[in-house]
Amino acid sequence: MSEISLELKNIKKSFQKGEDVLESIVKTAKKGEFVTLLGSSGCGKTTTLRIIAGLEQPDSGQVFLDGKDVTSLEPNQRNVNTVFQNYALFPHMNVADNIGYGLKLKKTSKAEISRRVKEMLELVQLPGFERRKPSELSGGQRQRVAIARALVNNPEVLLLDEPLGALDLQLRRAMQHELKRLQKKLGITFIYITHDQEEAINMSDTIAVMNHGRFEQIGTPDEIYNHPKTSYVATFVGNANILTGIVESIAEEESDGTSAQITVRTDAGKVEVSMDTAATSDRGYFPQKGEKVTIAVRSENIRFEENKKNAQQSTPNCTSENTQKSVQEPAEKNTDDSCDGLTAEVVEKTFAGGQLRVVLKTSEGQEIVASRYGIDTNVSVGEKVRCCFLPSDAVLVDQEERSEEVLPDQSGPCAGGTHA
Ligand SMILES: Nc1ncnc2c1ncn2[C@@H]1O[C@H](COP(=O)(O)OP(=O)(O)OP(=O)(O)O)[C@@H](O)[C@H]1O
Repeated sequence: MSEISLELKNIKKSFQKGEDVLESIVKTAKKGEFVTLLGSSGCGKTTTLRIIAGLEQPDSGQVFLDGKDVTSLEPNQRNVNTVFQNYALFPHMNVADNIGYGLKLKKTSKAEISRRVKEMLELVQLPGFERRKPSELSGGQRQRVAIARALVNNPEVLLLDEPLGALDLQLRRAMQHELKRLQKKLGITFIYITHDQEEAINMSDTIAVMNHGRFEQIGTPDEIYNHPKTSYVATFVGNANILTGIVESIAEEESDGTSAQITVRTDAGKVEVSMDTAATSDRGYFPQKGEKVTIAVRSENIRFEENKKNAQQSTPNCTSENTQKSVQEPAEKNTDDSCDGLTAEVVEKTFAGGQLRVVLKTSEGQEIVASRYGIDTNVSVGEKVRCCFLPSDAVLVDQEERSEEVLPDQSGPCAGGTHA
């Protein structure tokens, strides 16, 4: 039996001539892997799922399930099931009949259907709900029934198209845990669609970030969040600030040559970025002196001096308002000696979701967002401040037009890859 549960080989799809909805996507999923397709509306997530389910035919390429080419098979001949956002339960049937429907089609005996339905209701924590109609259930309960119905046939792969999208935030969080628990217990491969980056990070073994019909980056939640390869990934997952500048100098940082510190001059000042040389050479891209580069820095990693007086007291760490991280890591480089920082004006302060969001603008109009826990900070709207970040908190990302995925080693922890 194959260790790979699902394989998409060079899948292409267009609905209108000349407009590729999917551009030759390549992806494998290992047995029991939780893979999330994450991307903005219209990037091709549902089309990918429908092609796996057999509800849509690709223009070219192949779908393999458990090592078998199923591209030309009908949906009911593939060992996959789908859970949709809108539950899609039969309203006239009770819970037991809804769950047992697939088994009935397969002419399974009544006793066996009854046993499996009971087992599934235990699994989704709804024992005793057999006789209820869908209209007598809450949203979360309906979705659990839909999941039970999809799992009753023991599919090789379960496809989930924004299954929690219709639920309120609290229920959504609870169901995320529940789904993850189920997936671990059953060891079934999940291909999960969401727009929600937090959901993707919380639940997935592997996240495939989609953009315009292709996988822009595939990796673990940590790789996607902390090491985005493109500015699209950096902004879509974690709302990073994107800065551009010219490489002024490159200095080797570690004696074993694993990282290099580059100094980048932006319109608003000079900054330092620590570059993982192994990762950049993997991608066949190493910036040269004088080259234009793009940097991503998360808002929580932007620090700023609140005023001149504080600034003098705060050296060498280039901030008086240390984030938690800067307090824990005061010795890390990016002192005032190595970094001019960026000069910017505070244009907005808002409080939402337990965090203060400070929007700054450089004289060239570049927006920089800094976030903090707490409801206020000493900077005022209209004040000029200097922003800094640790070199290790900045990531060099490809310009979007340059982004090209390298197909990772298929035996690695995040097997799969993409080619644009
Ligand atoms: N049957 C169809 N006919 C024509 N165009 C289609 C069809 N199905 C999808 N598309 C187009 O293909 C593109 C990708 O659609 P898809 O539903 O896969 O996106 P998505 O990433 O799932 O979006 P969302 O998150 O909004 O559901 C969109 O531009 C959509 O309009």
